[in-house]
Amino acid sequence: MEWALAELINNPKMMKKAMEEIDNAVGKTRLVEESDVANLPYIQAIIKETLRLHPPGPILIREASETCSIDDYEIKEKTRLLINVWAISRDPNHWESPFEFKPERFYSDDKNEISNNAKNMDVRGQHFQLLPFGSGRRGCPGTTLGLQVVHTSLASIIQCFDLKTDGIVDMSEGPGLTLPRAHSLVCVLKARHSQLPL
Ligand code: HEM
Repeated sequence: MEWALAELINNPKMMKKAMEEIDNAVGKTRLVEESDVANLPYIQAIIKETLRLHPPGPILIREASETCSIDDYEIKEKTRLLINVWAISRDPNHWESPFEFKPERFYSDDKNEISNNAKNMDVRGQHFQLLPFGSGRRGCPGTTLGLQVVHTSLASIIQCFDLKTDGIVDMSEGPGLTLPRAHSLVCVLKARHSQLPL
């Protein structure tokens, strides 16, 4: 959530687009609800792009159940394997401008557009270049709950507040297994609407 807000503060056009989407889909007289998320494709794209660049589980751990070979590597049974999700989701072989925050790679204004590119990619472990919830039998069992909470929370904050900071937000990563920010996001929140039933 913190990474998503920081990215949006540094990209005001995207923040504006997200606000407009919420204002159009939800209006200005009630709070966004879980059931609105299906009508907020740009918010969904922002979350996907945030999970791509800032996966809270950047390293997955597995043990080889049998000896196998991948490319030129022979992996012996019981070898402990560390899968670098962070690096995979920034791999230039799979992503255009991999270091840029671009929710548009997952979003199309044209609802009828059918393509096999990132717009149709999900985060549930079927597309191996994007694995924020892992994959397979040990993949995250809380994916649906996690996504519902982050979409609704992010949309609520954007709906209710203008976020301002002193200059550009520093996007450095800190040490830690869950990819924390080096510096907590500090910003000023200004209410956008006064009549919302809170
Ligand atoms: C945005 C929110 C979340 C993210 C990004 C996330 C990410 C992950 C990742 C990457 C893994 C390792 C998967 C693998 O090794 O393949 C994992 C495992 C797990 N997650 Fe989540 N998670 C989230 C929310 C949740 C929630 C809400 C719950 C529970 C209510 C949950 C419960 C678990 C459990 C129990 C495991 C261990 C599964 C196992 O080892 O079999 N997670 N999560």
